[in-house]
Amino acid sequence: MMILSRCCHSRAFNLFLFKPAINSLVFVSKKLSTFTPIVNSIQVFLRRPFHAHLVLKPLRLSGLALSISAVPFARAVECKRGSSRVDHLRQIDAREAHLSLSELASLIAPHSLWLVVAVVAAFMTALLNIQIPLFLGELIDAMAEIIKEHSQLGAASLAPISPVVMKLVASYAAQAGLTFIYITFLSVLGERMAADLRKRLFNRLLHLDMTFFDGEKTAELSSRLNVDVQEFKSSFKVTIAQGLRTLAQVVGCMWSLCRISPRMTLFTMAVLPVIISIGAFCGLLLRSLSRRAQSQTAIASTVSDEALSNIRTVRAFAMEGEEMRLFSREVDKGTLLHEALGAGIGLFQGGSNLLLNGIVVSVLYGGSGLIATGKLSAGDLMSFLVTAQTIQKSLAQLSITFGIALKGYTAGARVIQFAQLVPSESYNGEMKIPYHTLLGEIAFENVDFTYPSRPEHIVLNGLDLKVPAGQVVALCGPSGEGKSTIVSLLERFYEPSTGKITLDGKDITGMNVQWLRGKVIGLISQEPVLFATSIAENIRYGAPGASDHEVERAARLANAHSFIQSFPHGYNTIVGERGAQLSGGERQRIAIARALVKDPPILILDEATSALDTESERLVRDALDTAMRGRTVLIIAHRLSTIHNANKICVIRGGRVVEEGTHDELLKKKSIYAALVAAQKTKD
Ligand SMILES: Nc1ncnc2c1ncn2[C@@H]1O[C@H](COP(=O)(O)OP(=O)(O)OP(=O)(O)O)[C@@H](O)[C@H]1O
Repeated sequence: MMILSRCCHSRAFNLFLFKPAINSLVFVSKKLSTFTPIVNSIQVFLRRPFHAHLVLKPLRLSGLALSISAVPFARAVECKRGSSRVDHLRQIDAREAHLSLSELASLIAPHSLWLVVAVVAAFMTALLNIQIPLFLGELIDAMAEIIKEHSQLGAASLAPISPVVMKLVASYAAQAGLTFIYITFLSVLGERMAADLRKRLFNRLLHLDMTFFDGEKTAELSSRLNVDVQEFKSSFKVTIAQGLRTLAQVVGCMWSLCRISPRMTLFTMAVLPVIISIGAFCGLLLRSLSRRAQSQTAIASTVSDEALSNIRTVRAFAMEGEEMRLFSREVDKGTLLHEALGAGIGLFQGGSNLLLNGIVVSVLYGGSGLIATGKLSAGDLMSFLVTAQTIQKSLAQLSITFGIALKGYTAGARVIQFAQLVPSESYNGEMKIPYHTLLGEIAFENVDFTYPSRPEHIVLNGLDLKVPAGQVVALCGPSGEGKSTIVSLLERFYEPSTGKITLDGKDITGMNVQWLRGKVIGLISQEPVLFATSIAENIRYGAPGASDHEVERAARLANAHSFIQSFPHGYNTIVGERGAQLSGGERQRIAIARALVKDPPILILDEATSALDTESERLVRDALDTAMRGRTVLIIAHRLSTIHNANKICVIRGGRVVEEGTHDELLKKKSIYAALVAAQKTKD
C-alpha cells in the first residue's frame, strides 16, 4: 500500500486504504497495454472515473504478475476482498475453546441456593411423574374390581376408586406447584449467571492490553458478549430444567418397572446401551458441527456490524451491493451449517424414537403373553406401558436437551475463552506522585519498541527524547516513523521492549496506570470520538466528578461554550453516535474541553486541525493555545506551520530523533526539517 500510495493519485490512495484486500493483488507491469484494462476494471468496480497516475511507473513489488481482463479483475478483487476480511475472523474462531466443570461451578457458586431449590423441585416433579402411572395402574385394577363386582352382584360401589382419584388429583396439583418453582428459580439462576458472565467478560476486555485489540475485531467481541452469553443462558436453563427432570424420571421409572415385572424390565432395558452408544457417537459429531455453526453466525454478524458501524464509508464508496453479497455469503454458509446441525439432531432423535417405540410394541407383545398365563394383571401391564412410554419420552427429550446443551457448551466456552485472558503482569504499578509536587518532565531513554502483533518490524530504535517540564515539544517527520507510537508508550498502552520512560525522573513502569491516564495526561487525538450522549456528559468523561461549573469552565477554555450555548438544548444536546451530529471543529473543541476538565499537568496533542476549514482551525487553534498554557505539552505535528513557537521540535525518522532544535535553528541547518517545511509550503 505504501508504494502504491506514493505514486497514486489521492483518490487511488483512498481506494487502497479502504479496501485492504486489494492491496494483496499486487502486479508488476511496465507496459501501458497491460495496465489499461486493469484501470478500466477498477472503474467498473468503483462505478465511477478514477485517476491512475501510477500506471506507468514500473513498480518493484513482491507479488504476482497478472495479465487479466477488466471484468475478471473486478471479480477477483471482490472475491479476494471479502475472503480476507472473513478469513481473519475464521482464524480467530478456529481457536479451540473449552468450558471446564470447575469454571461452570465457579459461575454457579454465587447463586447455588437458587440451583439447589430448582434441582430439588425438579426431582420432586420427576418423582411424581413416576408415581402417576402407578396410581393409574391402581385405578385400572380398582375399576376392574368394580366391573367384576357389578357383573357378579348386578351392582357395585365406586368407593374403592375415590382414594386413588384423590391421590391422582393431589399429585397433579403438587406437580403444577413444583413446576412453577423450578422454572422460576432456574430463570433467576440463568439470568444472574448470564449477567455475571457478561460483566466478567466486559470487565476483562476493558482491562486487556492494547495488543489484544490489535488482533481482535470489536464486532466479534460484542458478539461473544451478547449473542454467545444469550445462547449459553438459554441452553443452561433448558438443560438443567429438562435434563435433571428427565434423568430423574428415567431412573425412577426403571425402578418402577422393576417392581412391576423384573423380567420385562430386563428385556426392555437391553436396548438402552445401544441408544446410549449411538448418542455418544452422534454427540461427538454434532459438537463439532455446532461449534462451526456458531462461529459462522458470529462471522456473519461481525461482517454486518462492521458495515453498519462504517456506513458512511460504505455509502461513500457505493459498496452497499458488495457488503450485501459478502454478508449473504456468510449468512448462507451459517444457514447450511445450522441446517446440517438440525438434520443431525433430527436424525439422532428420529433414530432413538424408532428404537424406543420398538420397546413399546415389544412390551405389548410380551405383556399379552404374561396376562394370558396369569403372571401379570391388566393394570400392571397398563402401569408398565405408561411407565415405559414415560421413559421413552424422557429419553427422546434427553436427546433434544443434549442438542441444546451442546450449543450452550460451545457458546459458554467461547465466552470463557476471552474472560480468562489476563492482562500482562507488569501492567500496573502503585506509584503516584503527589499532584502538588508533580512537575511533568518526560524522558524517553534509549527506548526500542516493536508491536507484539508485528514483531519483525522495529518501530522505535534507541529513541532518546526529553520534554522539559512546562515546555512545548513538537514531534514531526514522515508518516509511519513512530510519532503516535511514542505517545502510546507514554500512555502505557504498550510497554517498551528495552529502555525506559520516566516522569519527573521516575520510571513510569512502576506507576499506577489509572492515575497516569486519568489524572496526569490529557490526550486530544487526531480523530476524537465522542459518546452518543449529551455534550455535558462527554466533557465530564474527562473527570467524572466534575461539577456543571467545571464543565462550563473547560468548555470556555476550549472555545466551545458559545456554540454549545447556541444549541436549543445547550449542554444537554445529544451528539449522536461517535459525535456524528456535530461538525469536525465542534467535535474537536468538545474533545479539548474533555481533556481540560481534569486539568492535566501534561497535554498530548495528536494535532488535529488538518481536516478543518480555516475558521474552524482558527477556533480550535485558539482553544489549544489556551489549553497549553502552564502545562508540559507534547505535540504530534502534521502541519508544520502550527509548531513554529514550540520550545523544541524533534524530527522522528526510523524510530529515533534525528534532528532537534527550535524552528529557526532547524531551518538554519537546512536539513530534514527544512526540507519538510519547504515540501509543505509547496503543497499548501
Ligand atoms: N497497532 C499496531 N500494530 C502493529 N503495527 C503498528 C500499529 N500501529 C502502528 N504500527 C506501525 O508502526 C509504525 C509507526 O506507526 P505510527 O502510527 O507511530 O507512525 P506515525 O509517525 O505516527 O505516522 P503518522 O504521521 O502517519 O500518523 C508504522 O509502520 C505502523 O504501520
